[in-house]
Amino acid sequence: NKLITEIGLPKSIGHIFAARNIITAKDALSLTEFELMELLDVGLEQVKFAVALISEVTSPPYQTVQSLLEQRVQNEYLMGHLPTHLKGLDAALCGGLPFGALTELVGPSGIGKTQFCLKISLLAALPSCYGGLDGHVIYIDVESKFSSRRLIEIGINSFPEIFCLEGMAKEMAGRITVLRPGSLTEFTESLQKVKVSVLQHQVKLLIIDSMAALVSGEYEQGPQRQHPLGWHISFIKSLAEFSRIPVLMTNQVRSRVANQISQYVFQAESRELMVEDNTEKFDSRLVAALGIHWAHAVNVRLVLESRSGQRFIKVAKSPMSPPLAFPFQVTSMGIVLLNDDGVEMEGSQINAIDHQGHSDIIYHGDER
Ligand SMILES: Nc1ncnc2c1ncn2[C@@H]1O[C@H](COP(=O)(O)OP(=O)(O)OP(=O)(O)O)[C@@H](O)[C@H]1O
Repeated sequence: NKLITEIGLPKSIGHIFAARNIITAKDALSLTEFELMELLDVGLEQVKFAVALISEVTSPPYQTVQSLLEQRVQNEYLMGHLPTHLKGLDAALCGGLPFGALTELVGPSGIGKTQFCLKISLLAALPSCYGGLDGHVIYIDVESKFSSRRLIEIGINSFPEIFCLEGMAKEMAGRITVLRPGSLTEFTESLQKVKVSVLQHQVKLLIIDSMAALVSGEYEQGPQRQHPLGWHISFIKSLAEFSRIPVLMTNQVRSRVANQISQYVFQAESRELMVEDNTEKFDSRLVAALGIHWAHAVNVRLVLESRSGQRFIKVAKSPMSPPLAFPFQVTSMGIVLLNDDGVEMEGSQINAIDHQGHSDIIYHGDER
């Protein structure tokens, strides 16, 4: 969409383009040389000269594979990972959330997914001397759960030396752009804008909280149900890969029972507060709300769950980590691990999503 007037063509040719309503480089390059000759009523030599200049100005210069590889290594500050500052988890993930890959947080409502996202967005915004990425963050907040007050609270308690400096809290919060798409269509539009911002600005992290909520009202029953997000998954994956930024997305849970496909826990109907007295009556047959297509697309899956009143974060899918579970708490500092060693999980335990025995967790299903 570069304007022909900005290309630097000799005025005599530039004026002919303007007179024939060829305004942008795209207008000119969409026509063949002969079509241009006919339309502009000029000779082939002049057209060839103009097309060559327009192409040169609008196309990025070529790069060799070697220079692309060198750039990639250079960009991969912190060895290509954004540390979560949760020591045990960072060790298990070989440094933190991987650049150029999708990391998913899945768990029941109220377990702490948004708290995790808030802390991570602060970490990406922090100056590099404090272990951050010194960058901008795009936070797609589908359910209006983002709280700037809570963000500042986590910042002040986790990084008092930075947040007590005058103007720092404002600067850090100013680096986080929150988008609130109200529908899948708006989300699609937001993603297109995100792509441009990621390429133009210093965006170092993309967060989507939550992917599942986007399709809660639009999910169809039956085998076609994964389709609504198919395009988005591919788009986000290629965006992560191309820009080499970490992408963090949350996913919710639903009942495992096959014919209860519409009973996603985030749906408003039959909401019930789970109280400690009857927690044992609930079983833990929960699965991630977005289906198998989605599960294959993510590179790292972290399951947040609650068992007997204790919350755990589990490394359920990772190219290099063992299947570890870390007990955690949500405090004024955000998510804090209770021990950094983790417990190794056996068999399918690592993929199970438990929701037993925590009074803070709201369960919206009707499996009683
Ligand atoms: N200031 C705070 N201090 C301590 N704990 C807090 C604080 N604020 C929130 N929490 C904890 O965080 C939990 C909510 O977590 P969060 O909002 O991240 O849930 P979620 O997993 O994103 O849920 P949903 O799927 O509904 O969005 C609460 O249950 C509470 O335990």
